[in-house]
Amino acid sequence: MNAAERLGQFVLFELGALPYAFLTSQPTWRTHGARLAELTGVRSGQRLLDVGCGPGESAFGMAERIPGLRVTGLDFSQTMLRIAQARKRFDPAGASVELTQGDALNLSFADGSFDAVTGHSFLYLVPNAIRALSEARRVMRPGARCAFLEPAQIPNSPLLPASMRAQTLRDPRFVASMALWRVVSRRYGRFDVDRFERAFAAAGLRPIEITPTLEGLGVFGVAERPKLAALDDVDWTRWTPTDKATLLFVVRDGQILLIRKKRGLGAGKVNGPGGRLEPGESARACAIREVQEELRVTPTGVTDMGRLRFQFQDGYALEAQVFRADGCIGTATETDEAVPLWTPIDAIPYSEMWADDALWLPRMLEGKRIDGKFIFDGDAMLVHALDVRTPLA
Ligand SMILES: Nc1[nH]c(=O)nc2c1ncn2[C@H]1C[C@H](O)[C@@H](COP(=O)(O)OP(=O)(O)OP(=O)(O)O)O1
Repeated sequence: MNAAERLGQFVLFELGALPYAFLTSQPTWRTHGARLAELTGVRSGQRLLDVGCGPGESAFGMAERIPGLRVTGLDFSQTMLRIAQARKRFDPAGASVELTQGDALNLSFADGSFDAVTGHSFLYLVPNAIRALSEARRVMRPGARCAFLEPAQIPNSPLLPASMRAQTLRDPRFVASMALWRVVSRRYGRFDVDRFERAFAAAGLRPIEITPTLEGLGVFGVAERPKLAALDDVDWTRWTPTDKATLLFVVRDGQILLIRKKRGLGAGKVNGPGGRLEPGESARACAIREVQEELRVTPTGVTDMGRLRFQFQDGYALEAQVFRADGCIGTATETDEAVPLWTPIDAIPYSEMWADDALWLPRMLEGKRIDGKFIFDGDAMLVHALDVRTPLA
């Protein structure tokens, strides 16, 4: 961005924030915000990110239309956010809206952390709409939808259609907001079906519907983050797990110490003892602690055997570090979390375990180091890749 563009942005988003807030604080703007949320199919209890939320009217409209929706409004401009913060205190839907400053081209949220993304009059103002959409795609869980309302490209039209001009006395704020939209978008660019389709495709989103609104002055664009189908659909280089966990298998005298898990992820299944890391804890310390907590024994001769990366279709991501121990002190005992199952190595009940275990557990028991990537939809394993190595002596 050069100096003139920076000045333009400052005038538009900082100096212009107050008049913009005045013009957009009106029922039509709010209703369109609510409509955007509806178009994503998001439900109560789910998380929606509203990018470029400005003074917040659309975000408040969404929270009002879908009670229980958890809305995060993000904007680059401090002035816009200050206005939104002040309005949040008085707006009945304000309590469900969290406001945060940030760059929509470089979101600080984790992959797959939202059930929907929206933007009201947003894409046409950002310097790189494809980048903004790619970031939106990244923070959406697979299968989630995004919806945007942008000024429409309409050739050879007057500033406002006659029917809209006729509303000036009844609803001057709405008509003024539309006039401003048209003037600013003439400079910054507008959207039509073609531009939406190209931008969605370039960002890896699948167009769902692109429909006109506001008497042709506006256009809604709705797209979906495709569900994961191949390992390459996940960017493993940037992949960050929601949780880190461990699994530990004590192997002694031809037997392996398994558990029937009583609660947590995979409850009811047979697995190795394990669980999530506590803050600041190493994987090894966690692995030992989990065996102590779940079975009341302390593993000995613990060796790191590799890692497993699980990406779930709903956005959850788990990294599990796998350990093997050559013995344990104490007698394995049932607890609230697990039932101990000393099992002969040649009778491991794979049909009662996570589907991936049959792939890597035999290799680990052969003494190989494992590195696996898996995509799951609930309990179903969709795709996998397993790298197996003989450890250095
Ligand atoms: N596909 C999979 N294959 C597998 O073998 N183990 C898996 C697995 N997906 C998850 N796990 C295991 C790894 C880890 O030990 C455990 C994590 O589950 P949870 O988050 O429910 O943790 P827990 O409830 O057991 O422990 P806490 O963190 O103490 O509450 O589930």
